[in-house]
Amino acid sequence: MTVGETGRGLLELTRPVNVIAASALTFIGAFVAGGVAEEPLAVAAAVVATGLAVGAGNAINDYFDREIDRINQPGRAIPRGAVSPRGALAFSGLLFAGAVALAVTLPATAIAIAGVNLLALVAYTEFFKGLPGLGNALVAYLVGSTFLFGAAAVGEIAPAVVLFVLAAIATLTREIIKDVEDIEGDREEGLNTLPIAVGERKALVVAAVLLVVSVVASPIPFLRGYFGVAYLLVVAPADAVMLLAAYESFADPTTGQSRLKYGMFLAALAFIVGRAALEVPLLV
Ligand SMILES: CC(C)=CCC/C(C)=C/CC/C(C)=C/CC/C(C)=C/COC[C@H](O)COP(=O)(O)O
Ligand SMILES: CC(C)=CCC/C(C)=C/CC/C(C)=C/CC/C(C)=C/COP(=O)(O)OP(=O)(O)O
Ligand SMILES: [Mg+2]
Repeated sequence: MTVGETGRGLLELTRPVNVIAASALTFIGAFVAGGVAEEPLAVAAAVVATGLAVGAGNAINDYFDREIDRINQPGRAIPRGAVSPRGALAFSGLLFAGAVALAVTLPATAIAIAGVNLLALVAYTEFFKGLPGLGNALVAYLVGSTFLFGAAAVGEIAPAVVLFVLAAIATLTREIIKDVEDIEGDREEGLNTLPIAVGERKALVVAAVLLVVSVVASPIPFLRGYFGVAYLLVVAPADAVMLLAAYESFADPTTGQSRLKYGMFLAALAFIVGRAALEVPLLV
């Protein structure tokens, strides 16, 4: 194994797209709270802490999942031999340490959120992932909490609460669909995920109902005055993409969960556009 292959493997362990996306969510939380200009260093610390935490969480997940992934995802860095299990664990520890070092420089509420999240990231795979719905709910909380964490870094947490709920429900939908996709490997590993506990179709119905709830609730940030009317112009297509993805998941969970992620990214863009629109009189 060359140094380059190991380096690429370590980067792959972090799932860089998720690192960037989750870091962006933390920034959006701070942006929606209106504190980016006043507290740039705190925002930067929160954003980088989030990225390091997500990278650490993904790396330790692949460490604990190395046997499942030999079935479900043999091309991943540890099963294909690009990174050793011990190397992945040490790398995760390093990233966790960096996240803690940055999080402790933030206000108390942000430190509390980071503390809960870091413990949850370490515990997820070994203790929660195999519990029907609970593991999904924990990942959903973690994704939604980025908005709270970014807002708490600059002070005002209230506007981020609605975003937390919307993102958590949409993520819960996608996690359930991903478990339907992974059902064979999870069954081999003896995990009792929701699709294994209640059946694939019932799990997909639960996922679809949850997504409809989040779509119906998606105008709330505009109705509460947190976002300008431009938000509706962007969240509407995002809602449509997510609803279509949930429908597609019944026939093809792999395509469905992947398209759902794109709809969620578009929804995150809607949050940015909606808050920015408040600064433009015509778009309020
Ligand atoms: C209805 C409405 C307006 C919903 C809001 C949706 C929203 C903004 C959701 C945020 C989702 C997002 C952009 C998450 C960041 C990426 C991330 C950290 C996802 C969690 O990863 C866990 C996942 O199981 C990893 O699997 P994979 O993505 O396949 O690598
Ligand atoms: C704000 C702070 C300090 C932290 C935020 C932490 C966040 C946003 C975490 C996002 C979710 C995440 C990275 C969870 C880690 C566990 C994980 C990768 C779950 C999904 O993995 P599996 O259920 O094993 O499915 P796959 O490995 O097949 O994707
Ligand atoms: Mg995994």
